[in-house]
Amino acid sequence: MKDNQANSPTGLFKLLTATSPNKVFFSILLGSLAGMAYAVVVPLILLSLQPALSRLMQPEFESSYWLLGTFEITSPTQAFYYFSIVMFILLCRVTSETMVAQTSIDATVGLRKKLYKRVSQLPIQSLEQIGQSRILTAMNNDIARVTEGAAVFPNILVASATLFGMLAFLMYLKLEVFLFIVAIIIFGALTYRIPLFFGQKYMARSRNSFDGIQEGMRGLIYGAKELKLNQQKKQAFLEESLHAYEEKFRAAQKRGRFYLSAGMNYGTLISFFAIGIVTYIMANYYGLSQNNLQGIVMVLLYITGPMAALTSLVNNIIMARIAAKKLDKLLQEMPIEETSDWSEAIDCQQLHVKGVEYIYPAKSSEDKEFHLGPVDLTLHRGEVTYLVGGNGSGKTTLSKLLSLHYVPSKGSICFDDQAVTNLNREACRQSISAIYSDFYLFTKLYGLAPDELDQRAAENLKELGLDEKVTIHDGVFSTTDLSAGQKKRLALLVTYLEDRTIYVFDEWAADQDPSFKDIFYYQILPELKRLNKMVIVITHDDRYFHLADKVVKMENGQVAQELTKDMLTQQASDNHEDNQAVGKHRREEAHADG
Ligand SMILES: Nc1ncnc2c1ncn2[C@@H]1O[C@H](COP(=O)(O)OP(=O)(O)OP(=O)(O)O)[C@@H](O)[C@H]1O
Repeated sequence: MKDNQANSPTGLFKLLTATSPNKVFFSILLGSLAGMAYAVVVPLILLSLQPALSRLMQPEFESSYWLLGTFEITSPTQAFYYFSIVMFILLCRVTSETMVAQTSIDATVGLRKKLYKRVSQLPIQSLEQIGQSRILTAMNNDIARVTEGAAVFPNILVASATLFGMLAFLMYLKLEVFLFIVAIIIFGALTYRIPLFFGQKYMARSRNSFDGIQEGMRGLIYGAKELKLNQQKKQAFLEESLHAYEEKFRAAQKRGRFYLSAGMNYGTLISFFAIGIVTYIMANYYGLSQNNLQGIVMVLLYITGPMAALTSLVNNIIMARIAAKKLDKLLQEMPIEETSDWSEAIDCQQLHVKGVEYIYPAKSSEDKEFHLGPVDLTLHRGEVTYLVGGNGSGKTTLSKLLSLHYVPSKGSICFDDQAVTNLNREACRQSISAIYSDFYLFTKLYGLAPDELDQRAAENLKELGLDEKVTIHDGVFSTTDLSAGQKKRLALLVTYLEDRTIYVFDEWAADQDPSFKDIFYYQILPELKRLNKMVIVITHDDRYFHLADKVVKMENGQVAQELTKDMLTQQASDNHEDNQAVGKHRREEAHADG
């Protein structure tokens, strides 16, 4: 797939040869043998029908054979050859096709696995930019098309071998007719590309609308609740999004299919035009005998089979090339994150953010880029830091830089004195656990050592108030069909069990009931602090700000204020005194009024 390999027909074919060269070789060998054997079948039949062709064999020396004493076989040797060849063709074709099918399946799985790897190596920024729909369409649709297209190459070789065999026989029968047919084939091959060119253009257009359809389908499923409550919204969404793309798809598909069908049928029928010309014109011109003409026409009729196969197989190749182009474009947009592969976790006591900047580029001329930073911060183990600020102030963006999901465009993040670079980023990430608002809950505790996992998990489930809803067996959750708040608690359990040094919680408590909010701020966070973890909490819950060791306030992508524990305690006591003063004042007013 890399380097435009899959884009050309040879690239498609290379996909198979790279997967299983031996199987492809034998498949082609057997397929070609089957093709050649096909080419022998017709002369054999002609031999039995036409004494004029008896110079190939000498059937007059053969005596009849009586099968079961009832059925007379006039030319037993020929009959024996004929049935042996048919059996040989059957054997060769089944083996050849099975080998290609197996290689194609291997190639499909291999390609998908490659794409899984590429997606897992993709920087989060690029994943967000490309979007799920395009990646899912590539995985579900394009890869299958590519391998289906590649799998027809051996069939093309079989058809070609048959065609060449039959042409050779035709040359033997009548050189002039052979030359005429070759000229017709060349002419057909050239002119038939015209409708195919248009067909390919429209099919590519229809494929382009498929990304939009996929995105629309996601909206239809994930936005079902919103659409259910608003008729106009549903109508407008269906018409302007899904149906609009479907219409584009429909129009392009219909035109594309028309041109492809015209091309393929033209390709098939051109051999019938040739038969007509040979029968009605050339036969008279060259004074062909009836026997000769019958033989030639039979060969020509037989040639229509491989010709039709060749033209229809090209359809698969066209679809495969369109899909391969899409895949290739996608892969080119998928940078591989520059980081070492597998490494032991690098731990730290302090995390230093030094002049870090990050930019979300504008997506269109009307859009504005978002610029975060420069940010300078130092976070310590055994401290709970709250990231606060208005919506869109840059809290999540900063936390994604802290959790090393995003790579800063300027500045650096240091684990103690060690700057995080491409070489150690993966190792540093192994010390971090994060729950973002769009977290994904895996149904199994992947990658955790099984020792006492179920028991530890069960204890935590109880602390999180989930023991009556969920059980864990062999690291698998009995269910993840939970309320939003419960799902977040389960995600928290996973991070507990991962036991990392740095914890990032993005508005984790937002979906929790008041009593569990209290548990989170008064028990869970202090417990993590006691365990000497570095905890970063994005929150809007100002009731709990005084519990933090540090509050970092964001505004327009900048750190507007950094409040230390002393300042927060002072602030809390000021607030307390203010509240008391206000209370006293109100009581005095009430007393005076009374
Ligand atoms: N994936 C993205 N692509 C482009 N721009 C983005 C992306 N995510 C966020 N932004 C932009 O970055 C800005 C900061 O977003 P961010 O999510 O960091 O804010 P926040 O402070 O966490 O807000 P909230 O309190 O609403 O969660 C937003 O104004 C948004 O326009």
